[in-house]
Amino acid sequence: MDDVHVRLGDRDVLRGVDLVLRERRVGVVGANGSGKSTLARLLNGLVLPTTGRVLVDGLDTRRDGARVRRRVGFVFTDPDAQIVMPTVAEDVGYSLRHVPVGPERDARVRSALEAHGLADHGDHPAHQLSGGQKQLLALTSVLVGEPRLVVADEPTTLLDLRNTRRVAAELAALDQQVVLVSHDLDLLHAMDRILVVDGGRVVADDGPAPALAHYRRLVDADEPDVAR
Ligand SMILES: Nc1ncnc2c1ncn2[C@@H]1O[C@H](COP(=O)(O)OP(=O)(O)OP(=O)(O)O)[C@@H](O)[C@H]1O
Repeated sequence: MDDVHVRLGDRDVLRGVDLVLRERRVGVVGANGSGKSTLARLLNGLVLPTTGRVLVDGLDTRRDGARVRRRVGFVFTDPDAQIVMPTVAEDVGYSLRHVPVGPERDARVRSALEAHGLADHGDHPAHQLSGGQKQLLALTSVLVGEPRLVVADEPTTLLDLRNTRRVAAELAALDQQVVLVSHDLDLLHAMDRILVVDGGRVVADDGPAPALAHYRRLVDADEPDVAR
């Protein structure tokens, strides 16, 4: 990201972000409304910079949006926002729509469902899954497309502890680079690098321990009377 500013409506949502992200695991943390989702969405061109530019593997998100989106898988907080097909298997298959219908595509769908604990749910209506299963389906549908980079925006927020652990383990096991927006400090501790976003700026960029200490100090400074 080169000197990226994002203005949405009459708000300056990001105000001068300069980043080169090379680490395999990058976490993003910050207060509600600080600009984390916007930063994440820049990475697959869902949001375009008002000024500045964003390059993914050298591709400009403004000029090469379609190619960028093929490389960057995006997992939303709310899986209902990205489940598009009636059944679980059809939804995963939709991500492989460039592969001709036939045994190869069926096999890839089947093995993806097996790998993510959804093998018994292939024919189930996707919207009847539990919240955790839906999130696993959303993740499966992203991963089956074999993206180079996975961006996940608070993917465990709606999940119970067991499913949080499952999704966390799935993300941790990926070969791909992962950019994870989260409020879950346990998840963030496992990252290689953490960006702390505040008021549209990256105010700390460090390993988990110092970056999360910075984040805590920010919160404490905002609420001096709250017990620590
Ligand atoms: N389309 C839009 N038009 C105007 N303002 C917007 C728009 N989208 C986001 N914003 C504002 O930009 C700011 C940053 O939003 P963003 O979703 O990036 O925050 P966030 O850090 O991800 O918050 P949260 O933790 O609550 O998800 C917020 O104040 C939000 O209201």
